[in-house]
Amino acid sequence: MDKRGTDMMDELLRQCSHGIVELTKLKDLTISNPRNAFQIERIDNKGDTMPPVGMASQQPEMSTLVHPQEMQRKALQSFEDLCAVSHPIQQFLEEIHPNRKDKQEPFKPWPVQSYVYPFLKERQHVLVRSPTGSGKTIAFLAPILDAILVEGRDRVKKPRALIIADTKDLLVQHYQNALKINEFLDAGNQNITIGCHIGGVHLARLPRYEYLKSFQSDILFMSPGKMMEALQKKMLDLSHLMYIVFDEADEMFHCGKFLIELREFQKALQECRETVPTFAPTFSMFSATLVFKSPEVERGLEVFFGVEWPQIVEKIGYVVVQFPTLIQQNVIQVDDFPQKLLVLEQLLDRDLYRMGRSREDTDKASKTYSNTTLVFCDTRKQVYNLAAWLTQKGFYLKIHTGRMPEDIKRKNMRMITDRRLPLLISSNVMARGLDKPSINHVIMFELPTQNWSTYSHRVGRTGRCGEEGNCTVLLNKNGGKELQQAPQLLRTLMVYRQKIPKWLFERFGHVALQGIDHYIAPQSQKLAENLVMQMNDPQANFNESLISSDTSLVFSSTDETQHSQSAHPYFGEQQEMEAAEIIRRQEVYVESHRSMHPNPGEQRAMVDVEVGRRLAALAGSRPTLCDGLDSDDDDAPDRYEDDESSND
Ligand SMILES: Nc1ncnc2c1ncn2[C@@H]1O[C@H](COP(=O)(O)OP(=O)(O)OP(=O)(O)O)[C@@H](O)[C@H]1O
Repeated sequence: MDKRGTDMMDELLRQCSHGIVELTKLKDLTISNPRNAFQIERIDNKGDTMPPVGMASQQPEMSTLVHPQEMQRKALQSFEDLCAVSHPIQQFLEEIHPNRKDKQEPFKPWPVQSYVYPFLKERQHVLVRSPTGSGKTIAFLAPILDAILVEGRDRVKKPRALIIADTKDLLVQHYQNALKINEFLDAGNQNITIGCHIGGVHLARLPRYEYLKSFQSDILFMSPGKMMEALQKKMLDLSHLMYIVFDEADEMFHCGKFLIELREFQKALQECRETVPTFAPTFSMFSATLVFKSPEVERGLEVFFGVEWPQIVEKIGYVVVQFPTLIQQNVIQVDDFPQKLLVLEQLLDRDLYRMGRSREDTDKASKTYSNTTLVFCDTRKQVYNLAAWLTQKGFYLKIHTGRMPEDIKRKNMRMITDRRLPLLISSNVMARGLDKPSINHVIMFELPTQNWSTYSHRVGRTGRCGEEGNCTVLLNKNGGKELQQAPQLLRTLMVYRQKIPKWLFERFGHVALQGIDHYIAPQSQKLAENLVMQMNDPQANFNESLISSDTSLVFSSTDETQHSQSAHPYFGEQQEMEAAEIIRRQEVYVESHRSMHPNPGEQRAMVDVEVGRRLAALAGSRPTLCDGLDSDDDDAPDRYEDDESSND
């Protein structure tokens, strides 16, 4: 297949796998930009060849879709060539990656950083799609810091850059990264100030003066909800804004509530424009799954730019970067929900073989290096259900959902960073942006059912910073809602050049390849066939062994209904809050008794048993529900975070 064909196929499959492009419209799409402004450049030391068939892309492979002005620009050799804040960025990277392989070598800018910098430096609007873990945070922070330094920060005490994302954890992570870079800058007395406003965090406890002062920060990280609140209370002055960054923009644009907020934001910007004629902040959007031509993105941009949109659309820049990944994705087929639980238990035992299940074991093992396994469920309720079940089985774990108290979420994040947490059960709220190199295995207990792009983001929580990672999907072959995602799963495996289980291809191949443009259809078919995993493959054998006849041993003694009662305890809204409170109190209890207890490991183990007992009791107080919890209206996938709590 020629280079153009490969790129085109990637693009089409990517768009199909995000479920955004209607298949009938595929023919209208061409790989070159619709406005003919962009071309493809492939920087690739393997010529036109595809990655080894049936394997994760092991070789570095990058291709970029860039503005013609940037065609000559290659990935730069050093941060000094790129930006003025090179030294602080270098120091920052050295501090957060102390264990990198070649310590003598300075860090080099990654492609997205090289390509995005000129756009933002020249104050040109830009939309960026670059894979998970490819360094998008520095790609927007470096030009922003440079621009603020050039402008000089002493003249105004008003935000110059607003960075908006809808996940609190992600905002806090960005904020902490920016603070760290700024510490190194501060050593040179540059005095850039950085603020963060999200619902329900410690900022609420700041004295009012400090709180107001944080709105004067040069760089402000905010959730959309907090931004609206600040605008309504007239605390946020946008008149000196130079940059507006929407991180994980596609996720926000999917949400109707965000479009309303965007309209309000646009009005506030328009007012600034009327009073300050030179006011023209640069707009950028970043995500690993940003599909430029998608209706959501186009609608969002139209709302954001209002009447100016027709002129701006001609000038906007697009950057697409592909980046090598070492994440291996496996799909395990199970017959039913009990078998899914069994396979999960076996996978976890394999992951924890060095540590054991309990907290006591973990405490003993924590002196040695440990990784974290991240299990994704699609809904908060399923997170609690699974946590209750696994806790009863003796696993030491933490849970992470959008509604959990912020202090506990922060603590979870710290524990993962410090490699003190072996297992985290999370909803989609952990799917985007979080950068924890210790996560070496992502298990999808359930596939995302609402927005398929979540799949790629979940996968991207592992394999960070050039590390290898593993992702395992547990797919119930008789399951209802999640099985509908199987064709998209197959297409995504093709995009990532992953092994495709034979059964998946036989059952869903025709649907997955249906409607693909006739130009690439034969190649797609061939690619898919090449990726199909042969049964003598060691991975296939391993997967088979996980669902061996042991299932009957475990489940035969239990009546199916009885088992399902303990396996799927059901949490209503009220119980969910109670469960969060039980866990929170136990955390507080453990913290307050930490120094007093002679044997902390034993005490913690007791507390875990207690949490499990209480969660199970809570679950038992309601009727049971079936796999997938499809029938409950309350069960919306956990993604957009409510900003219900206020800071002031
Ligand atoms: N030039 C570089 N050299 C080495 N490491 C880097 C470089 N740039 C960024 N990193 C590191 O790579 C990791 C991933 O970066 P970052 O979180 O910005 O990725 P991302 O593209 O935003 O991913 P996601 O889409 O998942 O949010 C971070 O730990 C970051 O410190």
